[in-house]
Amino acid sequence: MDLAVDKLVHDFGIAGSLADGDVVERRLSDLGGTFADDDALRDAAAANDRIVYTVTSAAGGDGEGDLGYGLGVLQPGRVGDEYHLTKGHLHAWRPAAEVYIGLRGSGAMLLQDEDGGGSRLVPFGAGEIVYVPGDTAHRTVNTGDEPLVYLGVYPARAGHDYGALAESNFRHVVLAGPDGPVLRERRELDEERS
Ligand SMILES: O=P(O)(O)OC[C@H]1O[C@H](O)[C@H](O)[C@@H](O)[C@@H]1O
Repeated sequence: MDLAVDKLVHDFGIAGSLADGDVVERRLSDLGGTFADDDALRDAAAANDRIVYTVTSAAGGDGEGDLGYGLGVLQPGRVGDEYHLTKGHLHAWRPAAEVYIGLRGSGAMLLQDEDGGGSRLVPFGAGEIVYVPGDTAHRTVNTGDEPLVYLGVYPARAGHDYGALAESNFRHVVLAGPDGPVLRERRELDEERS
């Protein structure tokens, strides 16, 4: 078993078929264009190119009725005022929904409808379940101070489409405010910075 997966299984008590899953590791330097403050990202990555999250995934098969599932471990931290987050994606097969099951930690899911671009910030942490409907871009945010660990379950044929959001990114940004997380419009933040 891969050492990183071994550690996940050990630290988070997850056993079974994920132990042989594929591991994707995303560091700060892999997340250019994801955080709102490019300068803060560049400085943070230069100082310490830390792991922001890992995803260990497995597929039950590649047939029409099969499911895929992945264990995400999103580390706590910030880039500037913005909480650690996942890249976020739409499913390549747009009708695919996904169920997120929170195992440890605390945070939120940022959901954005592909049609119309409406956004919702849904609390997501240990013991909480979020249903992400089809045609919805989704990103996970760790607003706490421990790893946010979760399981995502989706149709095996869902796939990831990162390109659709590559240019515009999500319309909203989750920042640390004086009294907790604050949802801000990216356009407003960009205007304030320029
Ligand atoms: O792929 P990202 O947008 O970076 O999100 C990270 C991961 O989150 C969940 O675990 C999903 O089930 C994965 O399919 C996804 O890859």
